[in-house]
Amino acid sequence: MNRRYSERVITGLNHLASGKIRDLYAVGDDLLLVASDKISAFDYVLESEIPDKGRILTQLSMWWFRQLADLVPNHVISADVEQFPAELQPYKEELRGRSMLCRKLSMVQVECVARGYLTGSGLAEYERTRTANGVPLPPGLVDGSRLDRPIFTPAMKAEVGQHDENVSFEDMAERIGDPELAAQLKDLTLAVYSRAREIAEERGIILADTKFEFGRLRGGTLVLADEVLTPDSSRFWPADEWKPGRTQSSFDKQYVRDWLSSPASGWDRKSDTPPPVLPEEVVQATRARYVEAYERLTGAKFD
Ligand SMILES: N#Cc1c(N)ncnc1-c1cnn(CCN2CCOCC2)c1
Repeated sequence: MNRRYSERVITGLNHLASGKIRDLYAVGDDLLLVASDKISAFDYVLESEIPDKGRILTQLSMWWFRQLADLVPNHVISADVEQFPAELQPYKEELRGRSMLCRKLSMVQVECVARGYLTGSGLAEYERTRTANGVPLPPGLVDGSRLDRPIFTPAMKAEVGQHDENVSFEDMAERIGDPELAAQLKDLTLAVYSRAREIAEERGIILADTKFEFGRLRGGTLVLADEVLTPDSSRFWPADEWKPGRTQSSFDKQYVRDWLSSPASGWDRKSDTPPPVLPEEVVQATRARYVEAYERLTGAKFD
């Protein structure tokens, strides 16, 4: 296991894997997804934690799963620790609000990305080739341009810490060896993104792009997995600050990015050194942004 995350792992549980922010455990025939309070910026996982980030993003995921249940089934059994199996009860206070008990799936090894706006790796390819994952796009697009219609830009999963490999739809279909599944992944990804984008825009938040993971139940049913539509799996922009042609303001990470990019941090992003610890005011302002995103999207108070 990656030693960087070993201090986070709950000893006594059957740890399977860790991502930058979350950890996966086996619980009988099921799985437990646990979200930490860690935050990443500029491709680093920061030393500083954002209090309640794991709880906020887990509860946001659960809200989205409920909003989307008529469109697509999902892998969640429960996010209520009181309903968790007996073996988890000794850990329930540590797990409360930040964990999801999920069905074990046969995962599709594709990052299913939908883009409604052009930025990041999609923009980089466009600037070279006027395409995104091989899909021709109109001329004249800039950073943050809204696309006429959302596009499906799949990526093949990379090892932890590496960037995923953007591939064309045709290449993805060939590499998973199932054109019918490839078409299903594309249709579902775009339908779910479109629904979510509408919901977010009604609440003043631009869902610029997002990454879904899918898996199959034993009977073959394709279901939505992992976390969904959080600021960790998506780009959230405040709609009232959207201005194509420049780097957009991140709804949740802008305070962190601005401070790390400022002389106050003493950090050189081009150096090979990890970012410094964040000042408490940046931590608290960032926490407030996660709470604000949750409350604006769900209409509920975070407690
Ligand atoms: N979700 C889910 C899921 C599921 N329901 N069934 C089987 N496997 C997975 C699963 C395996 N790896 N991931 C990627 C996401 N992470 C990796 C490491 O740490 C945390 C998250 C997903």
